[in-house]
Amino acid sequence: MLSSKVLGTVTRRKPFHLHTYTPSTFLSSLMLIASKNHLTTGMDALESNHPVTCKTQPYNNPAENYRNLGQLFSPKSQIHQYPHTSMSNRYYSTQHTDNIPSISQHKLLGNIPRYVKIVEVGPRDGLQNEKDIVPTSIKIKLIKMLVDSGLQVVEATSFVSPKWVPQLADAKDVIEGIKGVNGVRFPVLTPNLKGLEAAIAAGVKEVAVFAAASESFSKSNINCSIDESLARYRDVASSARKLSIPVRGYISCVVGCPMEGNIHPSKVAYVAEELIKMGCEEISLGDTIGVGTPGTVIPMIEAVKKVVPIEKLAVHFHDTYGQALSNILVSLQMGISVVDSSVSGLGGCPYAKGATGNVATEDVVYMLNGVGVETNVDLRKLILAGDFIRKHLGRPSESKAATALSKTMFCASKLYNAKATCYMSRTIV
Ligand SMILES: CC(C)(COP(=O)([O-])OP(=O)([O-])OC[C@H]1O[C@@H](n2cnc3c(N)ncnc32)[C@H](O)[C@@H]1OP(=O)([O-])[O-])[C@@H](O)C(=O)NCCC(=O)NCCSC(=O)C[C@@](C)(O)CC(=O)[O-]
Repeated sequence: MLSSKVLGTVTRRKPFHLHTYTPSTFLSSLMLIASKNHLTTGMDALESNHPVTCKTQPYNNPAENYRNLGQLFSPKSQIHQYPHTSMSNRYYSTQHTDNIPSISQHKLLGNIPRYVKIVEVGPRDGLQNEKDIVPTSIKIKLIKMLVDSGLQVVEATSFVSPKWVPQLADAKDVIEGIKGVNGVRFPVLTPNLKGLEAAIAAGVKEVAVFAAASESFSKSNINCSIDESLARYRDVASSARKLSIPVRGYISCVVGCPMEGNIHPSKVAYVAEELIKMGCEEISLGDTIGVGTPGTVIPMIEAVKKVVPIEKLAVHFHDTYGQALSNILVSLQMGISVVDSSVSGLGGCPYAKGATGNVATEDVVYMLNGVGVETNVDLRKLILAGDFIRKHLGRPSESKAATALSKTMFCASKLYNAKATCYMSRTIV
C-alpha cells in the first residue's frame, strides 16, 4: 500500500506549508488562520463580487468578534475600502497571491485536473434517509438553488420502491417540477426495469444503477446478491442504451462494509469491470460509511483503474471519520476529475449506525478553489442552498466551510448594515 507513488509523494517529501498553498490536509490549520483573520478569510474564500444573501447564525464569541472588528479597521485591512465588491488581495485567501508560481504548477498538485465536475447528490443521497417526509416543493426549490449556484449535475431523486425509501416516493413529481430547468443534467437512481420505465415515463434523460462490492450490503440495500444485481443492471443498461440514455454505475462499500469490514480492492475492480462492460459511462466509487483513508483508497483506485479508464471514474465519499477531503485530494492526484458531494453534508447510511453524510459540497468547492481547480460553482450561492435545506430540516450544517463563512458574513454584516441594509443576512425566498 505504501509503495504507491501517490502516497509516497504525500508522505515522504516535504510537508505542505501554508505559505505555499492550501491542500485539504491542512484545512484545519487554515481554519485556525481563518479564525484569526476571520473577516478577510471568509470574504476572500467566496471569491465573488455580489452582495451576499444569507441568513446567518449569531457569532457567539464576543472576544473573537472584537478582535475581528479591530482587524477590520487595521491599516493593513482593505475591507473598509471595498466592503463586498472586491474580494481579492486580502491578508488571506484560499489561494496565495504573493508572487508564488501558480499552485497548479507545484509538483504535488501538478497532476490534479484543472476542472472538476461535481455531481451534487444532496437531493437524492442526502435526503433519502430523512425520516420526516420533505415536501416536494422544498425538494424542487433546493434543486433549483443548487442549479443556480452553477452545479451542472444534480442527482434529483430515485425511482425505487417507496416501501424501501418512502422519502423519494414523489420522484415523478420532483422531475415534473424541474422540467423547465435547462442546461443541467438530472440523473436519477433506477434499481431495475420497473424503475427505468417509470423514470423514462417521467421524462428523465439520465439514470444510475447501484451495485455493491460487499455481498451483505447488496442484500441489505437491494435485496439480492452482487451477481443478481449485475444481471438486473445489464437489462437496465441495455434498455437505456436503446434510447440513448446514459447510465452511471455506483459501487457501494468500496473500502469498507458495515457488516463485512474491509473490502478487498479486487472485489471493487470486479464489479467496476462488469458495470463498464454493460455500458455504464461513469463508475462512482462509494465509501458508503466513510471509513476510508488515503491508505485504503489509493490501492482501491489503483485496482479499479486497471480495468476502467481513469476518466470514467468518480469518487463518492461519506465523511464519517473526517477523511473525505484527504481522500478526494489523493483521488484527484491519481487523475480522477469527478467528485460526488452533498450540499450541507446531508446524508447517511441506514445500514451503518453512526455513519454520517456525504462530504459537504461547500467544503469540496472551498478546497478546490484553494488548489486552483475550476468547478463553475459560486460558493456563496451554494451556501444559500445549504442554508435553505438545513433550516427546513432544523439542523446545523455539516459543512465546516459553510459554518465558518456564515460566521464571517455575520461579522461583516454588523459593520456594513448600520443603515439596515443587510447585505449579508438577507434571506432569499
Ligand atoms: C431493488 C428493490 C426494488 C428490490 O425490492 P424487492 O422487495 O426485493 O423487489 P420486488 O421486485 O419483490 O418488489 C417489491 C415491491 O416493490 C415494488 N417495486 C420494485 N421495484 C420498484 C421500483 N423501481 N419502483 C417502485 N416500486 C418498485 C414492486 O412492484 C413490489 O411492489 P408490491 O407488489 O409489493 O406492491 C428495493 O430493494 C429497492 O427499491 N431498494 C432501493 C434501495 C435504495 O434506494 N437505497 C439507497 C440508494 S443506494 C445508495 O445510497 C448508495 C450510493 C449510490 O449513494 C453510493 C454509496 O454511498 O455507497
